[in-house]
Amino acid sequence: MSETIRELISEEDVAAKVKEIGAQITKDYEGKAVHLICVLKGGVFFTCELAKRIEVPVSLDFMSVSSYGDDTKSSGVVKIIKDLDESIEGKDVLIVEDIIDSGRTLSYLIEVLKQRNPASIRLCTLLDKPERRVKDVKVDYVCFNIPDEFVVGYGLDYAQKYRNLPFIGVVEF
Ligand SMILES: O=P(O)(O)OC[C@H]1O[C@H](OP(=O)(O)OP(=O)(O)O)[C@H](O)[C@@H]1O
Ligand SMILES: Nc1nc2[nH]cnc2c(=O)[nH]1
Repeated sequence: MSETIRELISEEDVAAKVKEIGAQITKDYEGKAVHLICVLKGGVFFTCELAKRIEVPVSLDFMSVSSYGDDTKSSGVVKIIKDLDESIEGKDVLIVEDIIDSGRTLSYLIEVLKQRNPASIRLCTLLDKPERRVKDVKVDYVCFNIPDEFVVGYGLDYAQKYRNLPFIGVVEF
């Protein structure tokens, strides 16, 4: 059975919103440096585009946390696949994610990172599906709230496919 992709958010709308959120982050972090933590793999496209729109000093690190594997449903078990390279002690950390769905991944990740004594920790996501939340997560920056549908593109995959789509689409089976 093969799936089709229906466009949900256009490339132009994503670009405009990323620029707007970048400007907001620039304002909020005025006089500071921001340490972006990109959550791999899905967050990589958004992190790159967002970083270019932030006008305070930016440093970058990467973490890989997985709970979905190749499925459209979370396994409920969050695993660290790759940890950060650098210490975050005393840094103003901004976690950059592609999507928050059940909230399990981010609530786990925030707890892990808080133990490492950053100066501050905030969360920025490209997409949020608030109606799917199982674990409460405080989200500081959201580009788009979306309905309860499985989406791909701009970093998000279905069975490792479609990450390279320049827009956000819904998978129709
Ligand atoms: O709020 P949740 O229900 O926990 O879902 C959100 C998580 O699911 C996706 O990761 P995935 O495990 O698919 O890894 P990937 O980014 O490498 O594709 C996404 O990147 C988030 O990390
Ligand atoms: N690709 C993708 N990954 C997810 N992880 C949690 N929700 C989603 C979704 O809608 N799409």
